[in-house]
Amino acid sequence: MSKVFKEYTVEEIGKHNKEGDLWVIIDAKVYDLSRFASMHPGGSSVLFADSIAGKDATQAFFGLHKHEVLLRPQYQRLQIGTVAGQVEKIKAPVPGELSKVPYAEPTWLSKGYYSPYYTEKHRKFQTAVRYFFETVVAPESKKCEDSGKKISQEVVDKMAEANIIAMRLGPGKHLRGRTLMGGIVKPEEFDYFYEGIVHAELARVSSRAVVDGLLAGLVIGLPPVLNFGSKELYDQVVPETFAGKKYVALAITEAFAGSDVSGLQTTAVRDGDEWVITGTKKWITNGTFADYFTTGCKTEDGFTVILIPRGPGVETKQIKTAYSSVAGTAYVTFDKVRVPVGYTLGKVGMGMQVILSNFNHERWMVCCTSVSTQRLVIEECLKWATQRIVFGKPLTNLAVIRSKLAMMISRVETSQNWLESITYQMCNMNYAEQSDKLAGPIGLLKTHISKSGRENAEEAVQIFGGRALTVTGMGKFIENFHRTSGFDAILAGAEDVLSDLGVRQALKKMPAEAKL
Ligand code: HEM
Repeated sequence: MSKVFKEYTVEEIGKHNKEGDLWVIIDAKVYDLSRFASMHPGGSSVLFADSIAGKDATQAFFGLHKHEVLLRPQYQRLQIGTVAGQVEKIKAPVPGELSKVPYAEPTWLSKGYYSPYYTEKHRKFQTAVRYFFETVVAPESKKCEDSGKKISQEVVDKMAEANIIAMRLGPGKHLRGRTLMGGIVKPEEFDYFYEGIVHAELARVSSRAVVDGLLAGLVIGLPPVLNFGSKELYDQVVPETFAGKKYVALAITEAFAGSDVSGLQTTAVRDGDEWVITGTKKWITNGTFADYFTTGCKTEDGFTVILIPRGPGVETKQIKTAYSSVAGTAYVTFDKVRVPVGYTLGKVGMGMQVILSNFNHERWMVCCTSVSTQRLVIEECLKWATQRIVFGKPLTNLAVIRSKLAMMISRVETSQNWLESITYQMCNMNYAEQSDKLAGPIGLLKTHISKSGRENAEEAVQIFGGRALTVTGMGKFIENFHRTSGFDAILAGAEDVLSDLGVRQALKKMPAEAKL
């Protein structure tokens, strides 16, 4: 039940304006800061200023704090009343609700706009997914970003229960018999637009590191088991991973070779019914806590992918990266690890096919999360630029700020529209058609989106100024995005490699008769 507060007149509040007796008004609410003043992180003197003590400090407050500060329980307790004749204007976000800030939502979710792709059912699904992420994942996500610890088993269990882990792998047989978000969508109806919603909503409540920490390793490491593993292996590994009880990491890259898969040095040698595997892997997402490693190995006949369970000879060490260690980025060593040959994924020597089969989906997934985060950047910038007063006027009064916002919005809207168009193609093409026709466009799209992300990060830093350089306070989201936006440009394929792939794929299809 919400508390009933006493009403005070502005005159009465004005009398409480000194040390030991200090009230302020923020958005029609009265706060008693008498005891808090000496603990205030911004210092006590600022609170005793003539324009603040006993006065309406709403504008000053929102120029210096995020609204979420007032929603923290320890600060909510400072409220003692409301102001007679005034009505609160700034509302706390309601879980599951859409943002009313322009461009904070894609057009398909914006009132009065239309979409050729999404149905009412997608909308219903999106509401449920957003509610889930905002209520279950968001609090944990903030905690883990700061602590660098793995996401708790409790949250993973809830994700498994709603089948979110399975849905992140996209449409397919693996969804059969599963109840998706309480049955809103049937497994056979689940298309890439539904999957894209899951990625976008995950990114709204998670930093770049948390997006990866929430089992991104499984999302890219399990498909080779689904598509190339034996039935026995599938039956053993898939149920326990979708249930959130076991974790998977994709272990391809090495200090010796990244994009150049042929330069890998991890070697698997046959010894009877077992592989003996020795080598190292670097930058392995979720590697610190993975139970299985989908590993690229050099074998006598070329390159082979083998699922290695954590066991004797497997060691993982945390690598410190620019983002939070919640992602569990690891250096992995395999020292004469013995694995049954039944753990081979695909044919011996055909590992390239296994690895390539998943690239388009992984890159498309990065596009979904990145565009969603970039929308949040716009939302933060629009809010900040309207609430920050400089030279007596909001920041938005400056043409240079509006010009930056124009560029940011244009980048996000072009990215979104291209992404939706490619998603539509994915929904209508079979696997072979996707490989043939979409590898190039997805490579170019990812490059466009990650470049846009870094450009948007730079613009946002200029809009937020010094606040975008601190990990707490008003600009903390922008600081995090600016520091981590480069991850989208490298993970799942470096920008330069992918843009080149896009053009090479197009060149392959240049008709001989095409002449100027
Ligand atoms: C209910 C009232 C208030 C609470 C609970 C509160 C709380 C906080 C907190 C938690 C911070 C740390 C930064 C952050 O987390 O955003 C902070 C910083 C600050 N606060 Fe307050 N504050 C209140 C009112 C005010 C008012 C009325 C002023 C007016 C001048 C003010 C001025 C500042 C300043 C100057 C900083 C430092 C900002 C920075 O480092 O950029 N605060 N406050």
